[in-house]
Amino acid sequence: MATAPIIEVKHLYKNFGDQTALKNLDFSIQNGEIFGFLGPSGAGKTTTIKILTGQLVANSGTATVLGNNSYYFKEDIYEHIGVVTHDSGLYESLSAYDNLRTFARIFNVDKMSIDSLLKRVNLYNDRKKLVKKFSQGMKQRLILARAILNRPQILFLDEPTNGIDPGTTQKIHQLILELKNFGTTVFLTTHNMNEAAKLCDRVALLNNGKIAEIGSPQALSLKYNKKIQYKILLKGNTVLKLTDSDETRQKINWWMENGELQTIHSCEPTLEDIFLEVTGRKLK
Ligand SMILES: Nc1ncnc2c1ncn2[C@@H]1O[C@H](COP(=O)(O)OP(=O)(O)OP(=O)(O)O)[C@@H](O)[C@H]1O
Repeated sequence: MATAPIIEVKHLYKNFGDQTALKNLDFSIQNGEIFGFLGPSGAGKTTTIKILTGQLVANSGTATVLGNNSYYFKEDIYEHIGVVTHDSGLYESLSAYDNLRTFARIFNVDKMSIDSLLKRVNLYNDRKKLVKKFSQGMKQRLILARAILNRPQILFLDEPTNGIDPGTTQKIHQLILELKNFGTTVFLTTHNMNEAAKLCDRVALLNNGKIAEIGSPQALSLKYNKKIQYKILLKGNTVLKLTDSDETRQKINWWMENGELQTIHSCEPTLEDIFLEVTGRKLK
């Protein structure tokens, strides 16, 4: 039996003055999915998150989250959703622990959970440090910890790893996948196609406020895999990327017969390639 979507967006439009930021968005997200909203700067990702979390009102259309129209959200919806955006205010003059303690009081979460959460985001040893002395990556992990303190059903993450070093990015990815395993639905915006391909069950490719494509990264890759390409490593470490043709196959046979071929892989298009093909523009 099909279950009702946890997020449902229908015919959503948003204008800022005479500029249309979102043009007829339509999508739905099932419980437990990691859904990626992929698009270059200005595509409308943050605007969508703000409407879905009740921070901004659409001009027309509806956004329904956990069965509630976001236009009419009541305060108690925030017990069930966590939001990580660029302007998630932390108390700079408080320690990491005290920041979480403040929010734990609001959400009635016990102290034990704070310690275990600080360990999960690798900030336990720095828990007594003032947030103003934190690096950007540490702050980002603390914001994430705060957003999941009350075990939300849905987590909205607006570019959670933008400007973050690779080590911290990996930790954040692990945490997102752990949350999925516990049943959390994740709405993630990013312009990082590797992040989307690694984490997301489905992605929507957003361009100029419109969804250009939607589907699982694998399904999109198959759909746009028109030209078969091979990545070839020859003796002497020469790397070649060749498109399938009679000539390519003859070359491959020759290299194989003459012991020149080290490795050969077929390459599917990346989300970056697909975005370029669908929209004619690059993701960044
Ligand atoms: N408060 C605002 N007033 C006027 N225009 C706005 C406002 N907020 C967003 N816009 C415009 O709406 C469009 C979509 O912006 P949005 O911030 O949603 O894009 P984005 O995909 O999140 O970009 P980025 O990756 O840079 O954060 C942009 O053209 C932006 O300039």
